[in-house]
Amino acid sequence: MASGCKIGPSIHNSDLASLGMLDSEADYLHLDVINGYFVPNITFGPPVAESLQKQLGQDPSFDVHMMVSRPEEWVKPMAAAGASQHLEAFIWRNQQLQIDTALVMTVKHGLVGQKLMKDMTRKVHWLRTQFPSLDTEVDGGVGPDTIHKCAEAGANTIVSGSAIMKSEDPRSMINLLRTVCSDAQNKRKWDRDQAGTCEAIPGIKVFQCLRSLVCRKTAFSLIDLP
Ligand SMILES: O=C(CO)[C@H](O)[C@H](O)COP(=O)(O)O
Repeated sequence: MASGCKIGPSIHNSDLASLGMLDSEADYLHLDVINGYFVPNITFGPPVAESLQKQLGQDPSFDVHMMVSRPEEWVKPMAAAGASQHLEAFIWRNQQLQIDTALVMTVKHGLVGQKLMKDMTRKVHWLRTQFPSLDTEVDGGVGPDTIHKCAEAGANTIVSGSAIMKSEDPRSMINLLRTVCSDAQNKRKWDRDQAGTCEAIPGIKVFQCLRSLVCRKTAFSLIDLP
């Protein structure tokens, strides 16, 4: 199971002239690197990442979302600038690559402040079911009103732009998002444990299992009771 919930403010949404506010409770910073290739926008590149790292140090780490042409050419410059990588188009073209985080875009690429596309949470759920250990990240339209949908589906790595950057208290917002995400993660674990118990000891743990809506053997287990 992917461990812990991580919250990463998207600096795409921040006031780039006063990045000091990013020295907050963030687990990582999400940098949208866009050069107009497959989204109609231009943001920033290695020099900005380098300046950010000089100002902020190693913690939080940088998650670089490269929505660029020829992303493979930018791996080394970005790594040298201090970024951990996230190469959307590169992974797309190289299906064989091992990955440790899957990103599900929950808005259309490129612009901030869009509405979460709820359908995308089905992808998150599929990923969580198929790859329980994989960090699954959502990006776009995630804030206090929508994070539960993503977290309940299984997302444990959360990019949030407008909700954090426009908040009067970004630190508290990050903590709130982390708490909602962790609660959903704990509930999934509890449900899974209960389902496992039902399978292993039918009848004996049935009353516990009844409380878990994921247990599909309850009826049979009840019949099995002495
Ligand atoms: O990837 C992005 C756009 O391509 C941004 O990271 C994303 O839009 C976050 O902003 P918000 O939370 O306001 O939707």
